Amino acid sequence: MAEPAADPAADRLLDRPPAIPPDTSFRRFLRNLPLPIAIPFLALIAGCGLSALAMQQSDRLLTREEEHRFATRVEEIHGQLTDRLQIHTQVARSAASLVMTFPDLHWTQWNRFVEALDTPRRFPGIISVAYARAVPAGRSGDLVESMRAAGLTNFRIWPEAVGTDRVVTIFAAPVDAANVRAIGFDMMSDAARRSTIERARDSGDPAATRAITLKIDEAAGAKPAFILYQATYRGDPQPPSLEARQASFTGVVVVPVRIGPLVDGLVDEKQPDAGIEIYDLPPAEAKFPLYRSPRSLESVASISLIRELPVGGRVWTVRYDYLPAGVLSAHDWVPGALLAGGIALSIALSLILRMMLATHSRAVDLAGERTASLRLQEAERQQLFTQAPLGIALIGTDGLLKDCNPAFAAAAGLSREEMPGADLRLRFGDQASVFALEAALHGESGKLESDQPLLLGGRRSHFSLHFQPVTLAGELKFVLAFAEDIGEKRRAEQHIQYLAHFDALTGLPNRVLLFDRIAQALREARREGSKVAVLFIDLDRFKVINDSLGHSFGDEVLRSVARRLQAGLRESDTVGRLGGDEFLIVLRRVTEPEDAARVAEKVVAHLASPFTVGGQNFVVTPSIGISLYPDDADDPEGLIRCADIAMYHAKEQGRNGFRFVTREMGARSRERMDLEGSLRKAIREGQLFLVYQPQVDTLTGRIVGLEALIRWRHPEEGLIMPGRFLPVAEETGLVLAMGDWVLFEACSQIRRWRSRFDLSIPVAVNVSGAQFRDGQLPAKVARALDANGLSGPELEVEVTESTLIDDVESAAATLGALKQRGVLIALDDFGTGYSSLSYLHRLPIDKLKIDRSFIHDLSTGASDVSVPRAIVGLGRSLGLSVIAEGVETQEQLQLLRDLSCESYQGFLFSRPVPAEEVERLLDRQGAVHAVAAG
Ligand SMILES: Nc1nc2c(ncn2[C@@H]2O[C@@H]3COP(=O)(O)O[C@H]4[C@@H](O)[C@H](n5cnc6c(=O)[nH]c(N)nc65)O[C@@H]4COP(=O)(O)O[C@H]3[C@H]2O)c(=O)[nH]1
Repeated sequence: MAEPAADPAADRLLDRPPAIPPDTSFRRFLRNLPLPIAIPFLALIAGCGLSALAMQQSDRLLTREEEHRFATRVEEIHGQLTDRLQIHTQVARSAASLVMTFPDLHWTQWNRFVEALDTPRRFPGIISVAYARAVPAGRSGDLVESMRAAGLTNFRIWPEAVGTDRVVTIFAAPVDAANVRAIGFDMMSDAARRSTIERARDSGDPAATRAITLKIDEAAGAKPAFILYQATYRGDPQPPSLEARQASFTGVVVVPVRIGPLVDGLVDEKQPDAGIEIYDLPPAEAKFPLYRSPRSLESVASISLIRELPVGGRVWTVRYDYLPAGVLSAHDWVPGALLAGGIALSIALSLILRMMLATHSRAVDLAGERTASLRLQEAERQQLFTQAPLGIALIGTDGLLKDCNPAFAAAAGLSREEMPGADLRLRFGDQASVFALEAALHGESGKLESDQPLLLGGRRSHFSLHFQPVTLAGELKFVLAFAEDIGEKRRAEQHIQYLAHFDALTGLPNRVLLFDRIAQALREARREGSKVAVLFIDLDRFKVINDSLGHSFGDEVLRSVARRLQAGLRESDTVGRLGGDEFLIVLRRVTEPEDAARVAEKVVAHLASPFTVGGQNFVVTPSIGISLYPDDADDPEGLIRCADIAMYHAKEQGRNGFRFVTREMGARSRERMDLEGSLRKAIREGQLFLVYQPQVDTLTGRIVGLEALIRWRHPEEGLIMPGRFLPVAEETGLVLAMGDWVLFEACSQIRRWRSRFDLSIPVAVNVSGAQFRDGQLPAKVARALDANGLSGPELEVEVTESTLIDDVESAAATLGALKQRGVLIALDDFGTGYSSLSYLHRLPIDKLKIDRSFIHDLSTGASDVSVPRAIVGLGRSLGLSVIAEGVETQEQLQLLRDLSCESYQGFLFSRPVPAEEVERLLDRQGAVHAVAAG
């Protein structure tokens, strides 16, 4: 079914929404086009339309102008043509006047008259000017006679006897063959001529024939021409009536005119701008024109104008055709150029528009992107401001707060809303902050960190404040205030400070602070001339408590001891813990040694009452060494060292007491310090060397091992034994470097021996407690072995029982690592320790060394054989070999044999000897077998 056509009026009547006009595809196309394309596209279409319009308009205007120009030109040509005909008519009239004035005119006069007209040049269309006389019927003979009499002897009328009234040509000039031939011709013999002559006779006006071919042209072919007749009359030159004209008619002037020459020259023949066609009849009726001007074949007339031309009583029609000149006229190119130019301009315009719109839309896009990015930046900046952990505030030039971030408000202890307009200067709790802000308001930046807690807003804490003036073109715009609550930091610093100076276990000043306090006391004493006493307190047998009852128990004991030591001391005195079970008391303003002795007694008394820890009661006794400034030393180190030595003496003298530093002790202390310097040098300069003591089988007397022992060849003091320098090395930590050297040297010696002979016995080296605790021992041993190409069992490591006892767990780990590398392990000085044998089975030990004190005691009878026997028994039960040290006599050896102790070491067999001597000893018992070649 066909849809009814949309009718908005009907829609209104039916109260329904007007139908939406159909959406043409072009509209849809346009609507879907993006604006930067649609606008240039429409501009292009509009531009092309306007260009077409302009072309049309210009074409019309140019056509009109052309028509006008052509009409003018036609008027000009037509006028000229009319003029020419007029002149021709005038020639006929003049000739007629001549004849009428001189009726007896002689043909020579006629000829002269015509020649005077110079027709060939001035009237090229006129072929001749002739005169034909009317001869009434029967008077032809007279004419012939008179003409012959006038000299034309051959004159005759032809054609003969055609009609009664004859009009015979008697003159024809200019004289030429054709004109001469026309003389005597009876015009009336030709019907066309006759009617025209009669018209000329009857009208008295010139009369023209229709287009004809002249007799003279008949042979040559059609050359359209006409003949103009002008009647002559007798008497009155223009008789008034027809009858009078017919009655007085004497003849006619005959002017044959060729139409071509008449028209020729009116237009340029080479470049004709107009075509001329002359018709005798209206052009529609005429078969062919009388005349057609020459024109090129391809020329097409765009405009044609018709004009009428009266010619001797007839009306010719002249058609003028507009022939555009060959050269381009404005009409040829202006409209086209306008169209082309318009289209080009439209394209250019639409392209420019496209570019502009594209640029614009790009600019809009860019602006959009930029705005979005600026918004993002702004949002990020805002986030930065609000989320910055640092407090930031903007303070105006009037000193009032403009804005601040939450961190600043939190630091100030106020809400962010309360902050704007606040004058921080009134809220700062200290003057320094106020001055710093004032300075910033005068353009000077400032930074301060409060040492004391200060108020910011309403909150008290340590703050770091930074005021930064912000200027623009040299003018202060605002001040940026940065606030950081460094309270936490300060507290952490203080805690670190505390940890650096106080002992974490007891809360007493540590070694560092103690040194500082002593130095402080010494400065005071120097100023005041007073004394300073340093009490070095070591708890007797504390290790036993620690090992047997556990570390936490030991810690609790140390804390209790610390409390008791503090009690009863003056405020100016200091109690501190050096480490382990060593405490120090620094007494200021001591006037005499007794003051220090009283304090020492007090300490002994305070510790004397039993401690109760974990439900157990026990007594801890101190050994105290006392040094005095300026008597014993004048610096903290010296005083502590002296007090330490005195403490050892106190221990030696039965513990639980105190000893002052004696003169001799002071000297020893100084000697130790000297020794330390010399030992450093000795290590550097290679003054140390190793000697080796053989270990021998008790039954066979064969050497079964060697122990490397260190010696120091002092350049001045000669040979120094380890007993003298080892304690100093241990105290100062030099023992580590020394131990490294020993390890490497012993391994190098083993390598040297093995390169010379087949050494199958192990070489033992002593390892000090510090080396053992260092944690690096297994790695160092492995490096020394690897560097010398040793597999492990060639080396034996000797550790003392007391070294292991400090921390059995880590000792087990260290020994395990050494064992893994294949090294043998011997327990030195066995039996002198804390008689705790429980650890033995947990440690990977190969050998027990019975301390030489037990062997020495054997021979002196001071002790029985029970300890060596027990040790040998223990070794056997644990699968360990046992060696006795310090065997000097045969008796001692015999006893060891009796106890089935496997081997021994002592002066009896050999003292420790240099490496070369070892080779001799080995050689002596045939133990040296040169390494077989290969
Ligand atoms: N009275 C007597 N003494 C005998 C007899 N046989 C050997 N001795 C001595 O006893 C000590 C045995 O070494 P030690 O118990 O490991 O005791 C060694 C050892 O603990 C330590 N020591 C020696 N060399 C080194 C070393 O290179 N490193 C470490 N850390 N300690 C070493 O120095 C201590 C003393 O070494 P030395 O003076 O060489 O003293 C050696 C040795 O000369 C004897 O029949 N009678």
